[in-house]
Amino acid sequence: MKIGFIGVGKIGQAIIKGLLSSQVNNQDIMVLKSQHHTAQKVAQKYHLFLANDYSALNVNEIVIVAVPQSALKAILEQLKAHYHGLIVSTSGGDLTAVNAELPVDTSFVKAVPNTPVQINAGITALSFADQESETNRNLVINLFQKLGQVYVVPEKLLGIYGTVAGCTPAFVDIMMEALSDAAVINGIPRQQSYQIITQMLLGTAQLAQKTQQHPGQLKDEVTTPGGSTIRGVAELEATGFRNALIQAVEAANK
Ligand SMILES: NC(=O)C1=CN([C@@H]2O[C@H](COP(=O)(O)OP(=O)(O)OC[C@H]3O[C@@H](n4cnc5c(N)ncnc54)[C@H](O)[C@@H]3O)[C@@H](O)[C@H]2O)C=CC1
Ligand SMILES: O=C(O)[C@@H]1CCC=N1
Repeated sequence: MKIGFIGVGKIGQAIIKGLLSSQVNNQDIMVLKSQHHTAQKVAQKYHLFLANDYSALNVNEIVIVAVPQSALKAILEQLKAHYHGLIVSTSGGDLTAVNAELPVDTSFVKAVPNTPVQINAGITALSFADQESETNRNLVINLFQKLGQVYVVPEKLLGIYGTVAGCTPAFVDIMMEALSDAAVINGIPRQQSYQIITQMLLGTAQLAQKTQQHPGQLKDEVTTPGGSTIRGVAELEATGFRNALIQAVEAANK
């Protein structure tokens, strides 16, 4: 399968890295030249084809558009004139409106991947137009499954799925930084604190995934009566940790 990219910033490159480490051949990935020279650098770095213009993209079965939302409209105009195939946008767009304007042999699909796709441990939420063919659905699902888990969701829920899977890595990264600061205050070297914290997160997530136990139950197993953990838990409740997370998701989902 040949895959083209328009926009190879953070998420575009994360997808490319994930594809390359899942045995997709670098010769099957093409990036469209951009005025910011990012595409040229990325093509060089990963030994990908560099497309000089939109018509060169037509050899691809899928074109992934990963640009700022403000750039999407103009790109879709160009694709409409020069490309026939599947367009997957990580940059928003309206499924019904965009599909209505595209030629019959061209389809518009929406995707919200998260940054762990670069190590094939990602989550991608996908939305298809009602009339999307089974063949196209499977092509896109199979592509993103190379990068981790895939959830096909109605368009009206794509935002919240994208927020819960795609924005929250940043929230967790902040939590890791804060935990590390606390460790450093108490004398643990910075690098070692990150090793401990990342392993703690991995282990905690794997335990929850493996046992399917309720998070509250897992928390109860850590909180020894009269012990240290419950004092920390009470402080988290007093400072509104749960509500901070709920409000952060609400704000991101607006
Ligand atoms: N970073 C993330 O974790 C995720 C981002 N997204 C969405 O994906 C889109 C891209 O996000 P990022 O990669 O983070 O942004 P970014 O700013 O890192 O990358 C955007 C890239 O698009 C290029 N670009 C801009 N206009 C262009 C044009 N007309 N033609 C070709 N290339 C053009 C820029 O040079 C830049 O390299 C955004 O709409 C974002 O909301 C979606 C899911 C996750
Ligand atoms: O911050 C953003 O807008 C994008 C969407 C999901 C992750 N990053």
